[in-house]
Amino acid sequence: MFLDYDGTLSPIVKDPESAVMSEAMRSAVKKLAACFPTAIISGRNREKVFDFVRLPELYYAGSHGMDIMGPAQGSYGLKAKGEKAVDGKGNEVVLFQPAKDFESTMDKVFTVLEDIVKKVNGAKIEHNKFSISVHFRCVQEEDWANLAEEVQVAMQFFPSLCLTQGRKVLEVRPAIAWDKGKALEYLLNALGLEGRADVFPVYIGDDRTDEDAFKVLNKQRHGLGILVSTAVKETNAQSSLRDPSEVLEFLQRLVSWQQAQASSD
Ligand SMILES: O=P(O)(O)OC[C@H]1O[C@H](O[C@H]2O[C@H](CO)[C@@H](O)[C@H](O)[C@H]2O)[C@H](O)[C@@H](O)[C@@H]1O
Repeated sequence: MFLDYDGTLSPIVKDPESAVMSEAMRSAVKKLAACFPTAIISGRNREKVFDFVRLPELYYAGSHGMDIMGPAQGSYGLKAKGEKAVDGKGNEVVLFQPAKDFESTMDKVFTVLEDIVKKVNGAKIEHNKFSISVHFRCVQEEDWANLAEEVQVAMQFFPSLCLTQGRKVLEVRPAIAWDKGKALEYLLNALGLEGRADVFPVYIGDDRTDEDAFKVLNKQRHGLGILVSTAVKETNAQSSLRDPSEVLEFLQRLVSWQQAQASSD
């Protein structure tokens, strides 16, 4: 199970710092992870998304999949391949960071963008380690174009980075061939689950960056992409849920189904 965070496990709110997950959702994800290997793939800083979710048994991919970490002892009897490291709490983990060489560039671009953001009422900036988010959800609509232009001009001095747009957010990240779809493929492979007939990958997400993961599942012709959206839109997902409350219900039903299967075996 692959889960996006914002807009999927937690509802979209004005302040990114307040996008907490409900206890009901945490409990559902915990039960889900006891049934199926589960990963969170988010645009957020990996440590930030871990602080929101607080379930060490999961695999976490932050910075749109460019910062992947999981428990070294594995979960669900599966151990991921990757570089061994120790997390901030002293636990042994496996780590994979395909954009590691960009750390100092991301710090530099953050400083430049921070100066731009300071001048725009309502704008916010987040350092997500291998990506930077410039939020305009709380910026007056007439100022959106100016903010985007200033960001684009600053980006000309960072040719190794690229700019994308998410839900009322501009995202700056390394221009490398790595995205949430690649992270999904990496995790399936690292956990020894790739190409197995008894494995059915499911990815749930609400934003443009999640489309890369839906595309991978389409290409494999095996698995299910679920878009979280109330609006009708073009997508590479095969199915949809309206909002995080429907995601919660879906996860709870999946757990009940798996438990019923296990008890009937
Ligand atoms: O991949 P995700 O887990 O969906 O992360 C994508 C971005 O999500 C966050 O921003 C979005 O949610 C905020 C809180 O609800 C909202 O205020 C903002 O407008 C949305 O764009 C997060 O703050 C970003 O850093 C992530 O890149």
